[in-house]
Amino acid sequence: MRTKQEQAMKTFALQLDRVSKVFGDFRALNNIDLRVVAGSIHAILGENGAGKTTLMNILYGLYQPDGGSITLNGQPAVIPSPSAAMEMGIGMIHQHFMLVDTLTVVENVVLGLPGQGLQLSLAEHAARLTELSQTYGFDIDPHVEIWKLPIGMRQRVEILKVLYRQANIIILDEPTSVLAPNEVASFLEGLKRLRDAGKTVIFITHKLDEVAEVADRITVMRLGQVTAETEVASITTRDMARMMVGRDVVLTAFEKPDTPPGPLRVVARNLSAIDNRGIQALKDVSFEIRSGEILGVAGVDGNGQAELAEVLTGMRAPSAGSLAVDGEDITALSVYDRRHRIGLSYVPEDRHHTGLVLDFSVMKNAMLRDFRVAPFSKNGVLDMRRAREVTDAWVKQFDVRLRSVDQAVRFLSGGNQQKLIFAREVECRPRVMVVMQPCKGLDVGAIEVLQRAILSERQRGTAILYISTELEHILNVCDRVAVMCAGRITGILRPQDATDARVGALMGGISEAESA
Ligand SMILES: Nc1ncnc2c1ncn2[C@@H]1O[C@H](COP(=O)(O)OP(=O)(O)OP(=O)(O)O)[C@@H](O)[C@H]1O
Repeated sequence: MRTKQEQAMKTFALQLDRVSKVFGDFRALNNIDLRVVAGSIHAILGENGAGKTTLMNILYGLYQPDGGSITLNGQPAVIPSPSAAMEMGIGMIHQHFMLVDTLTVVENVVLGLPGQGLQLSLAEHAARLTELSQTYGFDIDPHVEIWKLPIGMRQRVEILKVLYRQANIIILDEPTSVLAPNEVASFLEGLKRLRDAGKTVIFITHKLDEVAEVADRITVMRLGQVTAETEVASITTRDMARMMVGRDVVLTAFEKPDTPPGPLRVVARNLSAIDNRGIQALKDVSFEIRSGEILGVAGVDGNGQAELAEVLTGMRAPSAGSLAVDGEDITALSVYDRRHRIGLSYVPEDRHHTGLVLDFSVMKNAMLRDFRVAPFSKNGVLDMRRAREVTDAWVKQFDVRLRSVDQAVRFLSGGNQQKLIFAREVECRPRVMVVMQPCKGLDVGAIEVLQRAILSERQRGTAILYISTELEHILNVCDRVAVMCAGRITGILRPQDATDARVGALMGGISEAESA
């Protein structure tokens, strides 16, 4: 006969009691209590650096707690490793993909499968995978190599990998941050199907609308502690934002100062480019950006936006077309000259590969743009005292949560890494800025800070290309919105004309004459 307490615990797929985690002298998690009801969708909310990923890494056996206990399906549990977590029915999808680029989808899914998984042929696995993919509304060819897939599709492969291992508790760390709006809707439907099938979903996200749509309960974390736990049905997204950051947050479009447009700064004419697969990814793209203007680029991920950013920054040579800044043809100019002579700065989508050197300190990463010039050097000699002052100031201004500027950037939370890149690229006072998915992984408070900084750059006269799959973020700040589909710009709209129907049609490839 079970006690009442045992009966109650049975309904929780997961229970954490007073779980703590310390890194050196820093307490990342402080006595966390968490109850996750079996067969529910439970969202974890919190500011950048609140400890959400650390907590999930403990559940997945990547970190060991320094205190507290874990109860899994009513039984005390110790989770020594990710493979042990998988055996206990816990699957995790990380913010950064863990796929082997040169292998196919099915090879990636099969990789590391325990025991009986190896008894099936690859073709049999592929057939099962196709079926699973269809069940959850994904559209994945199991035989395609990972490097050929756009980021959104790679994310789906990660999700399939966990589903294929039949995890009962599925932890998702910002799973929709790279998906296009139409993909998000079907993904969220997939989550509901998982819940309906009795699985337990733990879901970290900064997207409050998603929480409102699918989650049953939320736990809010701040500075390593749980500050609230509640039913989602009883609160609004505005309440959620306030619970997370402790103040009211602007979630809608900003008031833009009504400054007249400056002179033409960026002129792109008939740009075309070939992608890594040898396919034409950019087709005859033309646009202009004035000084003090923000041109948004909307579109489903993988429609040439990455190649456009690379062509503008000099990382990819165009196969045709030209690019000029302030009347100077820069089509053949090196990345270095674009950055230093032209004053072009870049916030890349992939912060780990292009934006940061993960094992360098925060201060060295801040200096990366050009350590040979002021404020980091004086008369050709590094000025470390000044570098420290400047980095400290940026950290303060952009609220980068860290222990010390000497800390390796690898150990900053994802959102705080992003804030650091943004600070470095905006504080050099560029003439042209290319920002790609700048709000990816940022909490609502940080998004507000970053978008205000973009608007003050506009005010200063910078020409800004703002590429994002988040139409709402684009509309919050941009003066005009270009929509891309299959490598082309299918239309350029004023924000007030960018209705869902018009943007949706343009994203689907139905061109219209430029209306702005
Ligand atoms: N291995 C580590 N060593 C040192 N500090 C760490 C380590 N991992 C995380 N931290 C620190 O713990 C804190 C919590 O980080 P965590 O990644 O859990 O935050 P988060 O809530 O997931 O943030 P985000 O929303 O930005 O992803 C941060 O201050 C981070 O710098």
